[in-house]
Amino acid sequence: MRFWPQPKRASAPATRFVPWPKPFTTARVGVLLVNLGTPDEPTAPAIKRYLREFLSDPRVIEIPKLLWWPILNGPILLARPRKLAPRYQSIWMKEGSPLLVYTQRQTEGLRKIFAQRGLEVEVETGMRYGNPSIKDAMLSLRDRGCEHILVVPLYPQYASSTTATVVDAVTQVAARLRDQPAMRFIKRFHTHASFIQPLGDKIAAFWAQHGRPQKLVMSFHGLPQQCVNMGDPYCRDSYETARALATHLGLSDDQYLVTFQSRFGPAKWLEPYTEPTLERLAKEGVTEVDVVCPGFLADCLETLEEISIEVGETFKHAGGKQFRYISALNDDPAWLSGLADLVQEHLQGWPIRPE
Ligand SMILES: C=CC1=C(C)c2cc3[nH]c(cc4nc(cc5[nH]c(cc1n2)c(C)c5CCC(=O)O)C(CCC(=O)O)=C4C)c(C)c3C=C
Ligand SMILES: [Fe+2]
Ligand SMILES: [Fe+2]
Repeated sequence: MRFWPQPKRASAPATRFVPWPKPFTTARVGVLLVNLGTPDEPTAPAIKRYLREFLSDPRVIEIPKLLWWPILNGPILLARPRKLAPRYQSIWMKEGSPLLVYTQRQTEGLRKIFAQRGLEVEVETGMRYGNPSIKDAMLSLRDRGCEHILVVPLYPQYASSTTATVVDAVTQVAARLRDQPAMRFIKRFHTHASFIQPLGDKIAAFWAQHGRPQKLVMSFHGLPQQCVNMGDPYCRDSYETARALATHLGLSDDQYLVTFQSRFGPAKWLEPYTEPTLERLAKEGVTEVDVVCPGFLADCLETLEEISIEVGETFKHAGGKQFRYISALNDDPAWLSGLADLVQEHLQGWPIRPE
């Protein structure tokens, strides 16, 4: 695999002095926004392709390959894509999968804000699994003259299975480049004001308009407990985000709960699990809850379907009356401006101002 262009033998010019790749005339700055990735279509074959790539990542499934391969290619890839297809169809937007649509709007939003601020920064979307790929996004930035790339994994809390695997993928692309860009990575921003303020303000505005529930549930994507035991800081990061949000909203400890959703497989994951917790709350007589998912910057299957539909139904079947899902920050203007501030903070010292 060679990413730098090779001269084609048949059409190569007589002289070999054509410099190629072209030298950069400017040392531009690029920002690569990376999210998890999602199927290209809400169909079983597309979901299968996506899951195969995602669940073959050793950062995500930490079981020896020889043991995992038959499980993945047997029960999981035979059954799960067909089961997931109607669930993806139920959330699919006109423009595509919500996760990709909102990530692209965030990319577009950042471009506009940087242009308004008079800064010369190129912005691209890359998905860790599926399309558009990290490799294409990096090569596109490089082709536009970016000698500096800031990588922004769109996860406020650090986890090896999300943030670190983005770093792995980016450096694997860089490992094939002759002329590498300078690279920086944002590790986490789980308590950064650029993130907490717009999310807190969004919840407060929702309550100002629709009233406060009895409880606010902050539901984070789960992680195998074993990852935390082995030193993954994700659980601590999640609780720190929750505390920062609660402080921003002036909530006392009995007004909110932290839970973990989207358990995958039979192992023990971070507890308390979201769905059983909401069932318990309803059975204990809590009739109104709002759920927010502060680990997700873009709505996706895990928020729009699992939380908003499935968990909402469970809560109501158990006797709950009012269940509201407060959507992710998506392309909220205050968040886009916060994201631009966060990015700018990490671009310090790089040539983002026109000469
Ligand atoms: C927000 C952070 C996320 C962490 C941490 C995370 C860990 C993690 N996830 C799986 C397995 C699956 N996740 C799936 C979907 C999914 N996961 C995240 C984010 C995190 N995952 C998002 C944004 C999405 C939605 C993608 C979309 O297309 O909308 C799925 C696919 C759906 C399903 O089959 O249920 C799986 C599988 C593991 C194993 C893991 C940590 C080890
Ligand atoms: Fe996940
Ligand atoms: Fe799920």
